Amino acid sequence: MDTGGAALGGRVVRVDRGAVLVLPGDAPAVEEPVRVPLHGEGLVPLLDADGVPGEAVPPAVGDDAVLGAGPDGAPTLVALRPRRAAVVRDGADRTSRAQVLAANVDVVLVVEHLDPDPSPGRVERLLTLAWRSGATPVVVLTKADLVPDPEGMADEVRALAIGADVHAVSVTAGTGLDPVRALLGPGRTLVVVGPSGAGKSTLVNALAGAEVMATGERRSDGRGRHTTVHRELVPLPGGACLIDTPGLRGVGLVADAAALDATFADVAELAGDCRFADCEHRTEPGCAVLAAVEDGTLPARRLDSWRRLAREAAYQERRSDAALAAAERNRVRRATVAYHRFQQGRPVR
Ligand SMILES: Nc1nc2c(ncn2[C@@H]2O[C@H](COP(=O)(O)OP(=O)(O)OP(=O)(O)O)[C@@H](O)[C@H]2O)c(=O)[nH]1
Ligand SMILES: [Zn+2]
Repeated sequence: MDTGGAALGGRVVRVDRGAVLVLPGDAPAVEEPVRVPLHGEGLVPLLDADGVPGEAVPPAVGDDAVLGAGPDGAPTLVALRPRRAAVVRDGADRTSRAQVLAANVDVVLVVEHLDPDPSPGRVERLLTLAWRSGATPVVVLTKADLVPDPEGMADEVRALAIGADVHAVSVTAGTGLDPVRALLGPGRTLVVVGPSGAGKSTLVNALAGAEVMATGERRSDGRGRHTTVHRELVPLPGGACLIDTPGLRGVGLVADAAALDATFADVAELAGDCRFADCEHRTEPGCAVLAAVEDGTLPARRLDSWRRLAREAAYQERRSDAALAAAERNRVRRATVAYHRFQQGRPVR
């Protein structure tokens, strides 16, 4: 496609209203990000695998941007390259569409504290978000220095984080970080998700080897000590990138059946033995899931958690179906109006 002369590429490190910050691709660790204004509704065509522009979408942190030069030589955002994996959340806006919070992610670090006690339900929820993204989930349990038996607690989390690696770490004591560092290969992008206070920024700073994120401690002194523009995507010296966005802190998740089945692989496997293919594991006869709860092989908490997330996923699906149906009705109505105007010889708008 025509990118207006010299086509440049770059990584979106931050999205603001009306503009994005893009790091030019050549030397992301040393270059300063450039501010690229967005126009109109701020939508940019997403290229397909063949480089053909498709649907126009809002850019997200982590996007691979194709930059062009405007008439005045200023950079413009021409298109976004195909996204290989994306962390999405339930769109709170009127369109009810999933909102991309981080694009082109390889690993989702699900960060949860060991002190206070980790919340199994929250870990399951964030794992579902991670599986849904298409990236590899890894659980990082922080503040290991504050509990007597971090490995025992990590084992409990391993039992519910099926298919994901679980690491107990302490940034304060500098323990357990090696397996997390090993995930930082050149060209890899990691995103951290987790509750406020879990130690995400502290972890990002430790992995970056520099204070790239303001932590709870620094903020509590009440003074902003930022000297550089805050980036949500941080390029690390070794060539990996870390994403830590405020939007990822309180996540309204978008689940789907496949992501739920990945998080709850144990429930999904049992469900294969239920008498009815559409068994909801409530009161149905011949339900293998209820039988497993009954005989103690499946924790009742686990089934409750599955139910809660499955209900949420179904609700979101109905909501986004309704939004799509409304958009389609609108489209048909506009087309009909245009057709009548055309017949009456009036200008079509
Ligand atoms: N003892 C101990 N404290 C830690 C550790 N990691 C982080 N903390 C503390 O936990 C608090 C919260 O850490 P942050 O890194 O700001 O947490 P966050 O997840 O980024 O929090 P938000 O910015 O609110 O989302 C700070 O006071 C940290 O110093 C650790 O390994 N051990
Ligand atoms: Zn069943």
